[in-house]
Amino acid sequence: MSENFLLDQRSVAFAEDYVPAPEDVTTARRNAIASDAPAPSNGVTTALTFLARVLDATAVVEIGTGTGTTGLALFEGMNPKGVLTSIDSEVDWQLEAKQAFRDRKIPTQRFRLISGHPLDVLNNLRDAAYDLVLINADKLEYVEYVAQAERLLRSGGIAVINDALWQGLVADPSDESDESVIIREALTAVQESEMFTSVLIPLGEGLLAAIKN
Ligand SMILES: C[S@@+](CC[C@H](N)C(=O)[O-])C[C@H]1O[C@@H](n2cnc3c(N)ncnc32)[C@H](O)[C@@H]1O
Repeated sequence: MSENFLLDQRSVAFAEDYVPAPEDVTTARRNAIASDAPAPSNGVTTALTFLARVLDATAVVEIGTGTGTTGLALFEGMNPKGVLTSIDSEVDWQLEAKQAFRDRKIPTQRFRLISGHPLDVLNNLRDAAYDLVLINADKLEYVEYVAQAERLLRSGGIAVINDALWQGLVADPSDESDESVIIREALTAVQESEMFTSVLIPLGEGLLAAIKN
């Protein structure tokens, strides 16, 4: 047990909803929930908007497009000329994301939706060319995604690992599921890397943000 003060559930819920996401992000979340697609929490989307705004991000990589909720949240904070490169193997979900970006009137030249296996696609992206990399696809590949993020980010860029506390299981030492074990390895890789300074934020299912030194 940590010596630090632990927040109660009411405070956690208050923090989640403290900044309401814009309507298009909220609608995308609700649509995702309605169609049983993964949906990041309100707190996660607002944190992503915040980080993209801090960076005035012009080049972002998203590993795991889903139906576009996190993409919309990133666009909300990015530079108006910024480009989102987003990868997913689920074509149908990516089409929903494309529609959501069109409904939001985001010009098509501002997003590159790539259908495929993230590890194949990431290899084709340029070193040190990106302001932010969001990791949000296959948990079993999180360690490899971290290595790719380290390569892709410019100095001062930020890697974000979503679901870093996945279902509360990562913090449970008795849970030895493959997902928990690998997420722990990814968190340790970030923590032990001299390339990163990080913070683990207990929003949604956990958001690790790591700035490349
Ligand atoms: C948690 S969801 C991403 C949610 C998304 N960021 C959003 O806001 O809707 C995880 C995504 O990773 C994708 N995914 C899972 N395993 C994958 C794999 N092995 N290769 C490519 N994509 C994968 C899924 O298709 C899914 O869209």
